[in-house]
Amino acid sequence: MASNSASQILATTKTAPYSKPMASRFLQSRRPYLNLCCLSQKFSNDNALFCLPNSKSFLLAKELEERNSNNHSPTLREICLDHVPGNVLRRLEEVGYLVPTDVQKEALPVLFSGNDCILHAQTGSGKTLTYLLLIYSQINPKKSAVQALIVVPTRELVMQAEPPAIVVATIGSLSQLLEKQILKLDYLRVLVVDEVDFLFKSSKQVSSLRKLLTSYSSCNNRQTVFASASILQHRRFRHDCIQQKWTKGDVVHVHVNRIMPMPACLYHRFVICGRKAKHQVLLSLLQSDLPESGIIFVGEQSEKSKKSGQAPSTTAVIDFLRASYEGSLDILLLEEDMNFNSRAASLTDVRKGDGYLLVSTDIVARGIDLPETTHIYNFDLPKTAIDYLHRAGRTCRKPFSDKKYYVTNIILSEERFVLQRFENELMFHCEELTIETQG
Ligand SMILES: Nc1ncnc2c1ncn2[C@@H]1O[C@H](COP(=O)(O)OP(=O)(O)OP(=O)(O)O)[C@@H](O)[C@H]1O
Repeated sequence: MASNSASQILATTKTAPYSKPMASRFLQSRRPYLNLCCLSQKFSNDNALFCLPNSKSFLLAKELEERNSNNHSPTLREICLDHVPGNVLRRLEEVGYLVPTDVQKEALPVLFSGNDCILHAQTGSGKTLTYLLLIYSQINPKKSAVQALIVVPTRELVMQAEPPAIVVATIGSLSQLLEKQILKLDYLRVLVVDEVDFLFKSSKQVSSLRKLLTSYSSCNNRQTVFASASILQHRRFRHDCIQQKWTKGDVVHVHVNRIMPMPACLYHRFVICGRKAKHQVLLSLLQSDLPESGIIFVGEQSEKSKKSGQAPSTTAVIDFLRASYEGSLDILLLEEDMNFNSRAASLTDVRKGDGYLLVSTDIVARGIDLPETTHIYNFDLPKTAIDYLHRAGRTCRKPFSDKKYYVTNIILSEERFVLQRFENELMFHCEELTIETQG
């Protein structure tokens, strides 16, 4: 059972595998990140007390009361009782996690009964806490062995984590450590593959992932959880899981909100303009929307443009905003080509909580939990509807909040049909905005 130990931390990233003490120091120096790290830190460290603003505690308590009086929906504590250690349960309540989200309500009983699980629910719906609670129910921090492994697609997601007895890693570096036998999975009890569709889609990663699932550990000796907001052909995927022995034969597909792939509190808008007016339109939107914090998604630079020595579009957007934006938000950049330290620094700045405008590529489109983000701007449209869903999911990350969150697409007239296709595929409506730009 979990206690307060913060030992047994190992983080690895794709290009920079760390030795254990280094990883431990690296993670401990960067706190408190949200999502994996923040949750685990909140739950496992008795010295860290996190309080909610009174209004939020009140709302949650009220919601809890209503739920109890209406239909006796179980609380998170009731669902976790007898499975999750008492100190973790207390921490859950101290930080205000009283009411389970839909995916937690459906999946936790399945997971606590020992089943493997495909967690398929909207972005920001609480999948991370779901599998973390399973892990807390399974690990023994006194045992000096890796007992839970969470595989994630990007370094930024690794950097969110600071859990005890748990390894959070990208598949590339994990494979190196396993091959060199630096890491052993003999005592692995829970294996989580987060953003599973993304990892299986990537040809570079898929063979390593298959090897992890079948050669380095066996599905019979562990509980396996696959999570994503987008699992296309999920019946086929479940079939493959069983056939390929990635999971046991009774793996359960927990599918929440199947009719609405995206959260209902998201409002989608678009502005049509010429290519040269895009920067000015972005500025006008920022001036009229006054986001608390926002993410501006820019397309990745093509190989051709790189070879011809052109600056990436992210640089153009950042330079423009630094010269023209007069608001109070910090303008920050996060993209693949930045070195590891700069990427880490950008994430730290974002999490300082002073409000930010983060200019980024799809590198932050998945899994990153920045609950203060109220606005998403697609300066360039994403390539696919699934990419749209994950970008949009970087906002609206406060379950039970009735606030409105906005996704705004700045498009050329010839891109309208692409956006329309996304609307049909993801079943949302996008409203047109007209913007008066100066100059
Ligand atoms: N029961 C709960 N009550 C209140 N807040 C919660 C609860 N469960 C999760 N949250 C909060 O909701 C936010 C989103 O949760 P989480 O990161 O687990 O979403 P997710 O489903 O993994 O999203 P994604 O698919 O984008 O990775 C987090 O800030 C988390 O702290």
